[in-house]
Amino acid sequence: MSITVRAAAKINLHLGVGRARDDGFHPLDTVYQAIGIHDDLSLADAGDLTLTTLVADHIDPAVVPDGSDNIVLRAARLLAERSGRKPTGAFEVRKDIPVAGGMAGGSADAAAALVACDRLWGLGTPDDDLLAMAAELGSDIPFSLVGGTARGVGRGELVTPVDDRGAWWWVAVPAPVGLSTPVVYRHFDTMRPDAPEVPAPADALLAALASGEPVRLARALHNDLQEPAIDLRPELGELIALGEAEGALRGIVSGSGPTVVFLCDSAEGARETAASLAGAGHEVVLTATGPVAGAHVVA
Ligand SMILES: C[C@](O)(CO)[C@H](O)COP(=O)(O)OP(=O)(O)OC[C@H]1O[C@@H](n2ccc(N)nc2=O)[C@H](O)[C@@H]1O
Ligand SMILES: Nc1ncnc2c1ncn2[C@@H]1O[C@H](COP(=O)(O)OP(=O)(O)OP(=O)(O)O)[C@@H](O)[C@H]1O
Repeated sequence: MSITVRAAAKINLHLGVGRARDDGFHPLDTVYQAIGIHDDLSLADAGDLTLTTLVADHIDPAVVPDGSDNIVLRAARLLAERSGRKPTGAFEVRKDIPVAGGMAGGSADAAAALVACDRLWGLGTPDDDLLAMAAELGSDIPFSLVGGTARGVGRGELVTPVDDRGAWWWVAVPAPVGLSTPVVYRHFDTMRPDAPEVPAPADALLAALASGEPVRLARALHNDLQEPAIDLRPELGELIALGEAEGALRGIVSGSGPTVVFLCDSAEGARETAASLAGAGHEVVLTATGPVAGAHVVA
C-alpha cells in the first residue's frame, strides 16, 4: 500500500517579531498564508525507513539532505516513538518549494510526513497530538498542517484560522542561494536592540484580508525580518523595487527570505509581472494563488 500527501509553501503576510525570549526564540504575531507551490510526499509499505528526494529544475539537489537529517525522517521517527511502534516505510519526496527560501519547504515536508505516517500506519492520531508533535519539530510546522490563512502566535506554533475573503495572486522569486533562518533572526537582534517585548499586531492585515481587496492587502503587508534580510542581501531591495515598477501592487520578503513575493491585482497582472521579471533576468519566477489547503492526502 502507498499514500501521497501534498503540502504547500507558506508566506507571511504579517510578521511581527518581538525581542528574543529566554529560550532564544522570538515571540511572533504573524499571519501565514499557504500558497499553490507544493511538495508531494509518497510513503509506501517497506520493512525499513528510507528516503528518496526528487527536485524540480529550479532546486539544487545538493541542498536537500538525503540522510537521517532530513526533517521527513525526523517527523516519522517522532510519531513512531510517541505511538510505540517501529518507524517503517519508503518515502519519496518531490520538491518544488524553494529550499532555505523562507517558504517553509522543510516544514511542509514534515507536516506531510506526519499525515502520511499516521494514515499508512493506521494510527488515527488526534489532531491536537499531531499539532503538538509538529510544534516540537519546528515553529512553522503546525501551520503547514492547518494551511489556508491563519494567525500564529507564541514562537509561531500556536495557530488559529482567520477570515480571508480573497483569492490572491502571487508571484514568487526565489534566490539561487538560500538564507539561514537563525542567521536572519540574529541579524534582527543586532539591528533592532530596541525591539518591543510584544510583537507588532496584525490588526490592519486581518481587516484587509476580511475585505478581500487586493489594494488594501498590499498596503497592510508587513515583515519585521525584511530589513535584516535586505541588509544581508541588498539585491532583494532592488528586486522588490523592480517588481513594483513592473506592475505588482507590492513586493515583500517572504518570512526570513530570500524569496521575494509580489501581490498582484489579478491572474493577468501576475502573468505580466512574472514575464517582466523573467525578462529582466530572474531565472526562476513562480506564480501561485492563495489560500490553499494544508497537508492533505491526494492519492
Ligand atoms: C521565519 C519564519 O519562517 C516565519 O514564519 C519562522 O519564524 C521560522 O520557523 P522555523 O523555520 O520553523 O523555525 P524553527 O525550526 O522552529 O527554528 C529555527 C531557528 O529560527 C529561530 N527562530 C525561529 C522561530 C522563532 N519564533 N524565533 C526564532 O528565533 C531560532 O534561531 C531557531 O533556532
Ligand atoms: N525535506 C527538507 N526539505 C528542505 N530542506 C530540508 C529538508 N529536511 C531538512 N532540511 C534542511 O532544512 C534547511 C531549511 O530548509 P527549508 O526549506 O525548510 O527553509 P525555509 O523555507 O527557509 O524555512 P522557514 O521558512 O520555515 O524558515 C535546509 O537548508 C536543509 O538543510
